[in-house]
Amino acid sequence: MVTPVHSADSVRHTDRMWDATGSLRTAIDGLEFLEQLGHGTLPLDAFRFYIEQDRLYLAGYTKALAILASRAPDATTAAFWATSAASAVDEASLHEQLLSGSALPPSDARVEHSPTCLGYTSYLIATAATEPYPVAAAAILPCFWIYADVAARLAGAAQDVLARDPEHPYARWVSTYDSDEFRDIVSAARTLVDEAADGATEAQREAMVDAFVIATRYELSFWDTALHPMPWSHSRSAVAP
Ligand SMILES: Cc1ncc(C[n+]2csc(CCO)c2C)c(N)n1
Repeated sequence: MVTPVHSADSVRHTDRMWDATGSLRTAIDGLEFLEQLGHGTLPLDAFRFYIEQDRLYLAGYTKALAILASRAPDATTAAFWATSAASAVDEASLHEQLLSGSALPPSDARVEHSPTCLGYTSYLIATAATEPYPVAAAAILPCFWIYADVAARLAGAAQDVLARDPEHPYARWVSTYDSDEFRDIVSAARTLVDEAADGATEAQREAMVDAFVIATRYELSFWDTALHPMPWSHSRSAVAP
């Protein structure tokens, strides 16, 4: 008979994962990018850069979710990840509209993945494809959870911006993620990751915490490098003309 290792354990494994990212989340809370996003003072070119990179990120994240769906333990779980993949495609088409509309400075430059964007998407796709399912699910989770957490914190400032300018692209970003609908989705994703942890080995549970921390590092870096770019060494944009 297989004895469940964690049956008497009342602490959710996702709480342990969350606690392991305390200092990273403090750093996220202090990011200039988010401060300025909430108050509507972020330079438009920094927001454009973020949205351009996020469009590339969403393409990679969609693939990671689709791979995760294919490895899920049951059809309901597979459908949740696959539906999230479809939502990421919807989000990318909103980005597309924003980039081709008049709200942001126009640009026809070819957009390459930043080191952070390529690192994050490559990590998620590789983890979804090659790690045990519980670890792959843990790596996917900060994308949901960190966004809900940040949006809840920025909501107050964003309301003032929205009251002044209901069409403001920054404030609309916050209201998308600070919604009951999105909170329900995050809660469902957390539950699936906790269920995966229940069936995982101790080594896999540790690897889940590591994966959650790595993905959270990338979330931090994604915003930070939108305002303070870290171009590729010897790239065209890094080399003075
Ligand atoms: C770097 C980065 N991280 C998280 C999100 C938010 N997000 C993207 S897809 C998805 C799940 C399905 O909607 C969520 C919550 C983002 N846009 N960009």
